[in-house]
Amino acid sequence: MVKRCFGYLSGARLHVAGGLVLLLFAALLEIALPWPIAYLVDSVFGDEAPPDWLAKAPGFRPGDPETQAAVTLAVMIVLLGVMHKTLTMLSQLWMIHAGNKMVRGLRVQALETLYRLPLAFHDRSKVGDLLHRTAYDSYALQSLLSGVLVPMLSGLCISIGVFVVMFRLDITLALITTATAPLLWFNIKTYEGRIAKRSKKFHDNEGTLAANLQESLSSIRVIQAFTLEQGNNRSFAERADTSVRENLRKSGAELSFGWVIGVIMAIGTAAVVWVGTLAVLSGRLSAGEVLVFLAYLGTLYQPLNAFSQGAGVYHSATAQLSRVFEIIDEPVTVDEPADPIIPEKVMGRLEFDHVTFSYNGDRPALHDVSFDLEPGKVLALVGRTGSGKSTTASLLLRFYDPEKGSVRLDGHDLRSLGLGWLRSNVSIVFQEPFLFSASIRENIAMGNPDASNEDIELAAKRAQADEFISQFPEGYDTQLGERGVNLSGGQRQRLSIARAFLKDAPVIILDEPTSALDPATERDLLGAMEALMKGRTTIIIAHRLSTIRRADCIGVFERGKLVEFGTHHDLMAKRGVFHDLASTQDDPEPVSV
Ligand SMILES: Nc1ncnc2c1ncn2[C@@H]1O[C@H](COP(=O)(O)OP(=O)(O)OP(=O)(O)O)[C@@H](O)[C@H]1O
Repeated sequence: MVKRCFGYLSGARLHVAGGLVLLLFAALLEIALPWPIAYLVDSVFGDEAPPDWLAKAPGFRPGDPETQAAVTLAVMIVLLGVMHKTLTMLSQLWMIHAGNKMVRGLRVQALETLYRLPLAFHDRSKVGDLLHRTAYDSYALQSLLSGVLVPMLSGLCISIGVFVVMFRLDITLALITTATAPLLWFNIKTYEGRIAKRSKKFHDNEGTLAANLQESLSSIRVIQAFTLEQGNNRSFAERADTSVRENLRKSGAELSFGWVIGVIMAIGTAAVVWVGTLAVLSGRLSAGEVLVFLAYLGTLYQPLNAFSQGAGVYHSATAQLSRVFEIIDEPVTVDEPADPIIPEKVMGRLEFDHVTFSYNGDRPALHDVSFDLEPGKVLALVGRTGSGKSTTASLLLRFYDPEKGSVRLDGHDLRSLGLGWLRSNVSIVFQEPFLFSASIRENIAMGNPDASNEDIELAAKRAQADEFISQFPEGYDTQLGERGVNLSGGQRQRLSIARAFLKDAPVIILDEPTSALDPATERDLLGAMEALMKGRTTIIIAHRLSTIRRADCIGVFERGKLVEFGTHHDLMAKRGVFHDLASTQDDPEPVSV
């Protein structure tokens, strides 16, 4: 895990190296901090001779008044303090910057993976949880650097320096201090597994909480319409209670870990104070040296504390990072082939060759489906709900790959074609058009980000959307709310048809594009859809038979099987499933093929 995290350092090496150098200097200054006090006690209050370099300092010459010497030492204290704080601040700033760069790298990688992961993964994942992992858990990389690596390294430098000085001052006291280390280590080992487990549980629950919240907010209309507020609130409150409990368990483990550390430190300090006092009384050490020793005790416990606290942060951070790495390590089952075929031209011939597919490995959603569709022809897929029509469309875009058989475009198995290339040559208009919180112009341009304003407006005209867009005061620059809530269903669908016009792909899938609209709006849209289908191989999925009047052939699905395939005329004459469907439908417009 640590090695893997170091991999994200690549873009921030300079800042980390600079931060570490400053850290080293700051540690050296920390070791020097208590010495002015020692000189004050021994050479100003007492009668010991000051060291040579200090004796030569202005104001410290023999015969000078003692207050002048005190001023020199006071200036030293200020200078050491300012330099120490400045170096510490700069080193932390660089490290935080490096940490942020690492977090950025991890977040971008997680999002890139999420884009590449197959829909099967997204079907079984909760959006809120993925959001929590990508946006928040990734931040643990920063904690690992600033909360573990930096304090530990800084602690290590300070410990080494302090131990060297302490051993030179008094071996007995230094050994007593060192004796606390195994106790601290034992405590770390006792608590690390417990903290990691509780931390993972807490963050998993937080992810579920975020997922619930996201789901509730994105279905706010349904919640208000069906007065589900109370029920939803209750289940959210229950989740939040679990979160409180898990957080308490996690914090309890962390705090009792800290409590044991505090007790060990108090006992260690008491022992050092006792032995130090005896050393002064027996004349083995000067009062100034004991003061330095006592000051070092605080300094030394600080890095030891950083080591032990660092272990807690480390386990919490690695638990969070493992949640992000779970995304990154998820196998990309629908991926770009190793050597993709990129045909120069698309004719648009589609073939399903004995295709079988199931979502979860048990009952197939498609069973042995085979059909051919000539370039430029329109195929309408009809059938009862859940019979497999949308699944057929999903396979065409390689949202999923078939388990058996193959889907081919112009004779090439889709799995051998470049994935990006394939998706840029197949347009889809969904039943529920998704509009982003952006301007109308930007929403249409998603069909082709390089399109000029003229192209965008032309596409809107062809989709019969130009008229209503021009009526907005800001026209094409009108901002749409989240999911385009300020447009009617028909207007939203027109924008999504305009996107398809702009994308200008040779293959089009229309997945029940009008089934959510009233018959009058549907009639208005049919003209735009027919213009879109012209000259392109089209698969149109329809519940209302009025939308398939332009179809060259019709495929009828029943429980995942393609039970009938042919022209409208043939299927009606056959008096089979299609005939039954057509005759039970109260169709405002007769089907004419
Ligand atoms: N993401 C999914 N995960 C698991 N099962 C699914 C998923 N999507 C569809 N199914 C199942 O696959 C079968 C075919 O569904 P599909 O959406 O293709 O039907 P459909 O004919 O398009 O239905 P409708 O007309 O209602 O849209 C159904 O049994 C459905 O429950």
